Amino acid sequence: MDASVSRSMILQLLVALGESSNAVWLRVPTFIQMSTYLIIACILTMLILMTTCSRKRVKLSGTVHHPLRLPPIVKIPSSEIFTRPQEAYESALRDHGPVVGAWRKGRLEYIVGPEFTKDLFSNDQEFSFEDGVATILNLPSIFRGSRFFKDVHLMISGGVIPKMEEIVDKIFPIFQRQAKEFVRQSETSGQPVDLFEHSHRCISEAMLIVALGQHHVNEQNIKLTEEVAHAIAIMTGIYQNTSPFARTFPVCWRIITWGRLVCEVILAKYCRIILPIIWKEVRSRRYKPLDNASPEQTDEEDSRDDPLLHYIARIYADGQGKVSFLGVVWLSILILAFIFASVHQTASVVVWVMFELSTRPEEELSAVADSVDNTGAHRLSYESLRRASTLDSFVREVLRFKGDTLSLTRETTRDVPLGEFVIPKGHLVLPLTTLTHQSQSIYGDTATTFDAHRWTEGPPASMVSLNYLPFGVGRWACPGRILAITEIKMIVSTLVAIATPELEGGKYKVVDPLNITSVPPVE
Ligand code: HEM
Repeated sequence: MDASVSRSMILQLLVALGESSNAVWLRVPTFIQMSTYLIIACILTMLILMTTCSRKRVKLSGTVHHPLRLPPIVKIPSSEIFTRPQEAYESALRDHGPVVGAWRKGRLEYIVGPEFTKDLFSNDQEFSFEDGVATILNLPSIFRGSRFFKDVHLMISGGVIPKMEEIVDKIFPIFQRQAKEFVRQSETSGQPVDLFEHSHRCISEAMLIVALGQHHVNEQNIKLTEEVAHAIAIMTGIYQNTSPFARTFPVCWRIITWGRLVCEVILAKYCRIILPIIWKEVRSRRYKPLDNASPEQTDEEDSRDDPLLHYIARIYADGQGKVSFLGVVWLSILILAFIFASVHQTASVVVWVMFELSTRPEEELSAVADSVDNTGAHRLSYESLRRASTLDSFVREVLRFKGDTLSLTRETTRDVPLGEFVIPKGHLVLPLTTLTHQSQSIYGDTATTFDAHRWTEGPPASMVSLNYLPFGVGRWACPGRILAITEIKMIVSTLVAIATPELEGGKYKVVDPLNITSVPPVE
């Protein structure tokens, strides 16, 4: 390890442990400080050993007997993976076949070409979504094999999507008000404004209404929602690639980050402020239990106006219509997951769409701006947003074109044959998405060109297929995609209706080419 790298990593570790970097290096070390350094050094050494020891030889578990062989393991330098992943992985697949193993952040992963997309996303028994996501998002192992992912899916597909019309009516005024404030701020300060901050804030407020109801919306709760979404984004490793320390010592980074944010944000803020709200709301009601087998069906008139919390509480209500103490704790975890899933990624994609729009000619911008008005609706509704085909096509093309590489993952539950290879049990398998999204055999000669009108005749931006993977495909395709696209359209249309977006210097910079969707570009 080179000396400057190790110094900066120790610095980062100390900062992460709560020390100010200046204070650490300027003070003369006393005996106590030196022994602190010694303890930190020991912890670091142990964690480094744990990280490196995990690079064990790959063995088959012996659950499948076949003549197939392990895929080749290709050595791709970290510098290549983190700075030009598309080229690095594409060339590995080109040179070594349709399935290759490659180490990244102390883990052996298998990267596959588009010919295996169907196998990967249609065989949930052997390529597990739940295990893959738990691994890639650094989730504790209690999430594996629990009801967590199924319940989150159920909550969104049953409690949010069927109510899109009511939701748009409730949240559109937020986007409108915030857009005016955002543009006013930019005009009065004369300085560039932060679009990610704007969309993160709008969506946090909107999702608070969806989750807990309008009467819990206040400055403190909005800020907390933003903070929680941001903290979980950090914990799940969304910014991990941009830190040399986190990339090199993933285990160590995970322990420090989770320890700090669980204490500082989840326990000290979410559990102190939101948990009591959930407790009071849920315990003061008697629910008509929802049929677990078909939760989408609801016969209660007034339930359409209920926030998500009450929808999901009905699933957990006992025969007397009450939710137990543990039930309330579980609901709080599900609401936490909803906040994270619904805020961060959508806010980031808004930035992609607005930045792309800002680089387009004036007429394209006007066409997008007119798109919502031209639907013939008297007021903005879910239906008019849905029918805004120019805007919809633009969003879909941004999602296809922005350059996702390893954005989807599955984990093998046993040794699984794939083509002429076998992928050993317990490994991540990731399709190289760019090979699908920029494939000439799918998109023709213009595959690598941005064409804003490519989708004006459909399909809509939220429709998934094996050729269009921004939201995944198959059983676990993103259940919130309709909400996401609707929110993106609301933010874009409210902004372009009152201002012309411009990029400082006329172009933007990709911050993390390995995590395009979740880390927004910057000017
Ligand atoms: C533009 C914004 C969004 C993008 C690009 C996106 C993308 C994705 C992707 C790629 C997956 C994994 C699919 C797979 O592996 O097959 C996923 C899963 C998921 N997404 Fe989204 N998503 C977005 C917004 C949302 C929103 C707004 C919500 C919530 C309302 C949401 C909730 C979820 C959940 C709960 C899952 C886990 C899978 C499941 O439960 O079925 N997402 N999303």
